Amino acid sequence: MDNLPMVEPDAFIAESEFQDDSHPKQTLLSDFDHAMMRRCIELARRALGRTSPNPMVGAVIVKDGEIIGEGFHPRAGEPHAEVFALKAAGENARGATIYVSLEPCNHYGRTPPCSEALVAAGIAKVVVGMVDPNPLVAGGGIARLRAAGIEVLVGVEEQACKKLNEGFIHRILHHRPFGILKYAMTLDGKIATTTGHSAWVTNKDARGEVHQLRAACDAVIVGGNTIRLDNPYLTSHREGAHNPLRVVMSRSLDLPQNARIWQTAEAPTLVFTEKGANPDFQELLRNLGVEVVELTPLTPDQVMAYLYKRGFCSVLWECGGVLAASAIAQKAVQKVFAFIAPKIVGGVHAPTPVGDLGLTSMTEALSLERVEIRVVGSDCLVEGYLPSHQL
Ligand SMILES: Nc1c(N[C@@H]2O[C@H](COP(=O)(O)O)[C@@H](O)[C@H]2O)[nH]c(=O)[nH]c1=O
Ligand SMILES: [Zn+2]
Repeated sequence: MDNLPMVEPDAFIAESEFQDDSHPKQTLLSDFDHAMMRRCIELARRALGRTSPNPMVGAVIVKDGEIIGEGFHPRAGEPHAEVFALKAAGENARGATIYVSLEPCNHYGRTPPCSEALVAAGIAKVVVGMVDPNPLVAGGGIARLRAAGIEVLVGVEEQACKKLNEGFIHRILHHRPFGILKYAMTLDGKIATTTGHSAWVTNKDARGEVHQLRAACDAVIVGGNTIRLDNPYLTSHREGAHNPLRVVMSRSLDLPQNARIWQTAEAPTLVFTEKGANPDFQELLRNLGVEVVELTPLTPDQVMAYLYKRGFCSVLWECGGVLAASAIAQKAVQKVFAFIAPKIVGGVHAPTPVGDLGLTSMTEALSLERVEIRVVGSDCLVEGYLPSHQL
């Protein structure tokens, strides 16, 4: 994300590195411009969890202070946000301004270039949330629009636009899905009792947040232990919400036949194991409609590489501490969501959210960046990014 061209966060003034001498370097932005870009983000989010490997994008066309067309990108292979907005505006688009949360594309992919569609429709001004990091676009869309004499402003609500698509951006820049580690722990830092019981650490509101998080991700990953001990469904539980692919990593494949995850069909399930592990159980899973993939050695990075090839942008790690530590060590985690419940469970050997990272001094601790702390019902949610040198 840091490799992207930046403008000041929440800048009152939009400024673009693509400006040339024929265009003013800086332009004052109004509250209306910000409101329209926020509307783009709201529209884009209607396709939450459904656009990978593409980004979520929203577009609004405005003429004489009125919205005359809106659109969002519903899924990869379907038209881009701008095309839907142009269709809604019709002939009225001539001379209008379009707000779009991502730079219009300038390439022939699964769909033709939006830059050409905007030029052909006679759009007079384009306000862009963020530059597209995709090397096929990367400023080319903006350059094409300017070459056609269209006024282009870049970097409105840029931080919010980047956050909306942090998965897509990470995927494009690092050739891996964006990894989010989520865990729920007690105030004394335990994710389960000494006996392994881990259900109901947090309250109902926190569980709602987790379901929302799942709806935004392409996959949710757990290890075999979570299946054995927690027996989770791993679905987003919301009417109409996207369900991520449920992924289990298990070397031994020594898993219960009647686990809920393979007995429920609302979301697809993929089990990664190592070559030759428990062939009878592999067969049983396949008969239950579960996909089984052998990856040897079975590591978080191998899994992320596989999910990248499958077109995924973001993956939620909902695993125990041992797998979480290994995912962090292999740079498969970029962001952490930690729910902290005001409860004390005690126990010297009760499991904690992150296993051994091999650190010996507190100065080596991974200090999260861009930390946000929220109260969710009676729990606390700490959200932050692993240090950027990690990424
Ligand atoms: N979805 C989207 C954009 N997506 C851009 O286009 C690429 C995908 O192209 P394609 O295969 O043709 O769908 C994607 O990687 C991203 O760079 N661009 C936009 O102007 N508006 C949109 O709504
Ligand atoms: Zn496009």
